[in-house]
Amino acid sequence: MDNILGQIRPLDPIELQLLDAQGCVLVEDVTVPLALPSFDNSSMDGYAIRAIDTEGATAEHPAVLTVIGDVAAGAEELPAVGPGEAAAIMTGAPMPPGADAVVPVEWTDGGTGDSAPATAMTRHTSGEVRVRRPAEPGAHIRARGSDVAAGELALASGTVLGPPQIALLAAIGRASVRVRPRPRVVVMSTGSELVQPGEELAPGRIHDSNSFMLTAAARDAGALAYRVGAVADDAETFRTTIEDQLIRADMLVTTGGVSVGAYDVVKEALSEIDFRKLAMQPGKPQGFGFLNGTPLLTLPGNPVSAYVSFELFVRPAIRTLMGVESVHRSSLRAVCAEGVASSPKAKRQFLRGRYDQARGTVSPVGGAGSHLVKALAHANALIVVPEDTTEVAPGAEVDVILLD
Ligand SMILES: Nc1nc2c(c(=O)[nH]1)N[C@H]1C(S)=C(S)[C@@H](COP(=O)(O)OP(=O)(O)OC[C@H]3O[C@@H](n4cnc5c(N)ncnc54)[C@H](O)[C@@H]3O)O[C@H]1N2
Ligand code: MOO
Repeated sequence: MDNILGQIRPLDPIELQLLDAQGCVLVEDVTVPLALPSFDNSSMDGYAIRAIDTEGATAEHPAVLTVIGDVAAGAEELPAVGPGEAAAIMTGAPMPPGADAVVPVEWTDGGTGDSAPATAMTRHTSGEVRVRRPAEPGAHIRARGSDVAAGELALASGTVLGPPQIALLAAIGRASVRVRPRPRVVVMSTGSELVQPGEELAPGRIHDSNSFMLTAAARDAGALAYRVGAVADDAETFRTTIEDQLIRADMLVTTGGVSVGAYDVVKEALSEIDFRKLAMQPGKPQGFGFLNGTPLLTLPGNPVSAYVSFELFVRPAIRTLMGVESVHRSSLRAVCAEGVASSPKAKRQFLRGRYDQARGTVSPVGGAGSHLVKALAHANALIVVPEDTTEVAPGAEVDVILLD
């Protein structure tokens, strides 16, 4: 893994529109040009008043104020509120001069003269309003700069832009930001036995599930992923197809054709790739290298092998291209209540498991077979059985990699 990550550099930053930058890493310190909020405004629908005018107000002895106008959110012309006066005001509307507090409409009669508490629906914007509770100066006012002051750091370089960060950028008026782009990852499957989902299976054929799984996994990791349908077992066709994809790829991922079979075309077609057998199960045959400078990872064809390989090698590589700090999935220790009856000697095994957070336990799902797609679909974790361990006793602790 270190071997792969050591050779991959984060993509060069570009300026992207806010929504295109979602999930990307910021590569500039963003400062706030204008205080937020940029003006004192009301946090309630009600009346802007002078607090002193409501001193001692009760339901029996309300403060009676003259309504001199209405301030809506976005209002530019503001009425000045003098002694004994009130201006109807909406949430988010600027505080009119003279007023130093807001009484919510529920504290008033809304100008109706009724004894029942008013609602926004019955609120009047002229005449008189009865205020039945005193307000402190500053009540229900969101002060200018109370969120963030002008000149403060809004977001530091290195921040991953999720929805709240995008909200902040939009709030301070930024339409675009400098980020590392999402890597473009091209996924290709190989095998003349592969048929696309939706098409009928002839005898001996199987549906191409790997290219869908890996494209989805690449997207999940943060990439812009392109799925290329299955390429037949022909080295020349494979080579031409993959070279054609280079133009739109920051990384290439293939699946199948890397073991020792007669039709293992990936190995045959890519002399520049370093193919190895790793001491792990699943995921033994792997390849990594560069094609015209673009990183290429060749994963095995067995579906579970392809998925585990993606999690261990491709996902961290994608996240390295993105420039994020944490490239690895989180892992923890958990009690393996059922244990593992047998694990291959001198190989690190990655069993599919179901982790129960409340109990702190993990149970294997399905067996060790690399073709068990259904078990994979019901797993949320990988149980790691080290090289020197050939069985795990029931109740023993194991390392667990969380998949969600
Ligand atoms: N004699 C040996 N045979 C095998 C060895 C070995 O060391 N010696 N290694 C085994 C291991 S481990 C793995 S993993 C596989 C890797 O095989 P390939 O990468 O060459 O993949 P294929 O032979 O093309 O296919 C293997 C298997 O996976 C199915 N497959 C392939 N592509 C897809 C796809 N897109 N969607 C769904 N399923 C796919 C394919 O039909 C085969 O069943 O080699 C072992 N053999
Ligand atoms: O090691 Mo292969 O990668 O499972 O079945």
